[in-house]
Amino acid sequence: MEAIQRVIPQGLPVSIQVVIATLLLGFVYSLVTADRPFAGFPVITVDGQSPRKTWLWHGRKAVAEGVKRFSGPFQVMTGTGPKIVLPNRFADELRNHPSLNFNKAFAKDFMVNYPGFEAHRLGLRDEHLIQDTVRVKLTQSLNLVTDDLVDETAASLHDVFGDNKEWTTRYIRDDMLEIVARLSSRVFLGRELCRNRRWLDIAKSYTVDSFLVSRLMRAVPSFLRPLAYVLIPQSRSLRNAVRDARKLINPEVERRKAAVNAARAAGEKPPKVADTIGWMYEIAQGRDADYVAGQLSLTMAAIHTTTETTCAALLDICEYPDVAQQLRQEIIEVIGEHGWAKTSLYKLKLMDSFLKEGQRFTPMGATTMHRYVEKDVELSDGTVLPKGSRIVVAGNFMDPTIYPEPEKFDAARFLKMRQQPGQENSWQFVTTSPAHTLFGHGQHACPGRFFASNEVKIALCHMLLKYDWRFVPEEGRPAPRVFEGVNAVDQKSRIQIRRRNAEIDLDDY
Ligand code: HEM
Repeated sequence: MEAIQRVIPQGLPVSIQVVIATLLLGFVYSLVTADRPFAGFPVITVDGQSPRKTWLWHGRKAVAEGVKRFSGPFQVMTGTGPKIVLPNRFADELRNHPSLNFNKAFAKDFMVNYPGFEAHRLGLRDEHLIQDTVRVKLTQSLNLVTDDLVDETAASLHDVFGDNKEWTTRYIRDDMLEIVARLSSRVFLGRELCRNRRWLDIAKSYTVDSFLVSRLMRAVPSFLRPLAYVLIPQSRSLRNAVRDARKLINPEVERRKAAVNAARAAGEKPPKVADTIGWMYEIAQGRDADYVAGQLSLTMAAIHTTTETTCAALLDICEYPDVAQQLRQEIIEVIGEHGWAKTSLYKLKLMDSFLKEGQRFTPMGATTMHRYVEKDVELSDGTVLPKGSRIVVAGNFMDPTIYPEPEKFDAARFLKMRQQPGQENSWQFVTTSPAHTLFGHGQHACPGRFFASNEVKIALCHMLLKYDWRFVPEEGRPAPRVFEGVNAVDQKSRIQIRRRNAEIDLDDY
């Protein structure tokens, strides 16, 4: 403390001295407690950059080069400390390992102790509430929600894109975020709330803001994070979102509880409501649950990822117009003959393959399967993953032994792979494997992927038959936003759209 006093210029007002002393102490503390790389794992750098800048700006290249350069695990230095990257061959042995924790892997990345991050905190308190709500309840109700998805897709496309038969330029990420927020909310919360402007704004902004605030906070040294939190305007929006979400959702939760209690008091069976509030209530089985944090958590897991996937698919549709025509033909044949029957979405096999190839060709993340190591884990090659470390598994999307001509976009690639004897179920959009980990793999593989797959396919059916799509002439494919190994559709991405005469009326099947 005396050393700190000596470096503070004398004669300054006491309040300024206190601020300087606090910052200096924070700085010293962050140096002492800074996460250092784990011994025994090489740290990757590329292009002469520091380890941190390597990860921040060249994450994808770092992972690809690390896998080639080192024969085993290596480390990347992220803004929140080291992460051990494991080559893809370890995906299967790690997928259900009992000493690897999914929720704790994100605790450090998503500033869970700050107000506004209630949704991110929830998984640490109640590991199964959201996972089971999606895995057990939503997935089992998929056939029941198709009509709602079709209805909301038709309404939201009409509201967002309109009927202009001339080419118009659109910011596609904003448009898709609005549409996906409406579709997801229709199923999660029902017709009324999915069109409530404040809820939609929360559903859209909470997802984006929470990623943005945590990303910006990760980019500054830990001792400056409290200050960064105060200065980043979106952290206020996050807090407001939680406050307003409580105002919108809590009255509904109370109404439900009262109805259940009244039914029980009358000796009757409690009413069931098929949406995520009702499902969470059933999964919670009387234990104390924060339904609003749960709703935000679901919204966050569902909307950002599904928006990215749909936008990426639209960019591929612009890039490969001949594929767009083949997809249209498939939609006309399948929906034209079977309508929105239970099996129709399954029958859209070219579309299924096209979506999976899009994920492979432009993967959203260079790594998945983020896990926190709770106890030392010994791998089959003798490597010990130390307790307290965080691991990720590298993707393997360009392996020519699995994907012939991996540099080529082949919309029918997975359709052909499914046609090999015994392979029908191995290469569907929703199937996870070490060779395709974009929905993760193992016990924490995305439980929402079956819903997401249906949602994206229904949206694509409408978007393809009702509209033509192309890149803005002279602009071409918009460049992605690349950050920490993530490949996202840039918010400024523009493409053009015009209404076409659909061959069949999808709203009337
Ligand atoms: C195309 C869209 C989506 C993509 C690409 C995606 C991707 C992922 C990935 C990579 C994981 C981590 C898996 C792992 O580490 O093994 C995950 C987990 C999760 N996803 Fe998705 N997801 C999508 C849509 C959804 C939707 C629509 C929902 C909800 C309805 C959802 C709910 C969840 C949940 C709750 C988890 C955590 C699972 C756990 O705790 O074990 N996701 N997702």
